[in-house]
Amino acid sequence: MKLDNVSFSFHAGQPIIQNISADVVPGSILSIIGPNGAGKTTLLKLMANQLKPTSGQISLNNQFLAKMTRKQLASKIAVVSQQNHLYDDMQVIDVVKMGRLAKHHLLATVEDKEVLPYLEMTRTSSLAHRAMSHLSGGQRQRVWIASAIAQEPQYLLLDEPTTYLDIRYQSDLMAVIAELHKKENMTIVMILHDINQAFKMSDQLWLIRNGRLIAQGAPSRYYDEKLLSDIFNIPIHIVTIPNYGHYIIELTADSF
Ligand SMILES: Nc1ncnc2c1ncn2[C@@H]1O[C@H](COP(=O)(O)OP(=O)(O)OP(=O)(O)O)[C@@H](O)[C@H]1O
Repeated sequence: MKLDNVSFSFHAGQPIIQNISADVVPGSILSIIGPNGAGKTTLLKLMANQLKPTSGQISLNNQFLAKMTRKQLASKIAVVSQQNHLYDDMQVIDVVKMGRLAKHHLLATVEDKEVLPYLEMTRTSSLAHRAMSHLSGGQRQRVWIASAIAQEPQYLLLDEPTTYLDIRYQSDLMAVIAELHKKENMTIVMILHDINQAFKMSDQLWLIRNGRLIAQGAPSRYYDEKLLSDIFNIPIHIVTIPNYGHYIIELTADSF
């Protein structure tokens, strides 16, 4: 995926994304990090064609996203957004089946067995016949991820996928992502608030502040206290832990 001088504003004269040019390396795990309000979700929505650039272009395999049909997009890009409650009345298995609509015309023609692997992968098999409204935040999150994986996309875009997940499921989810990346060669783009998770999981980082791409590249380049302190506007300290490596500590007022 290629972003070419992409800018976006909700209101004229108030740019949210400013002149971003970058390539997402196919088959990589890319994490987008930056402070609240930096424009990360907006950027992810532009990459999913849910928002259109005010100027500039985004293309995938040399085809402009803006020119692709919904079905073409669904076969290439799946998105897990911050949670919505639109499908609360549906059963879990049907929500996962919705992910197969890129390959079928009707939900009714998607067989249960077709989605069982995705339920298993996300440990949601036991929830298959529960209503979405009866699930916890973390369970719902895993169902949405199952539905996105069921699309078998080339690009999986995840907006803060670990929100709502306890430590065990966070680590499970990271394992699922690593597996999809390795076995299916899926390109993963995610917004992560846990900087250490982002540094550990990713091949590539995009560091965003005020709608601008401040830095991009391999995480090993960005164990840089000054750069990270400037981006997050908070003192950051990097320590080295035996058998783990670098660990980034955000020093809040309480830490002193
Ligand atoms: N629908 C909207 N209309 C107008 N402004 C918006 C809209 N959605 C977001 N914004 C503004 O755009 C800016 C970027 O928001 P965005 O959600 O992309 O940031 P973010 O980096 O994902 O933040 P967070 O880490 O808090 O989720 C913010 O100032 C936000 O208030």
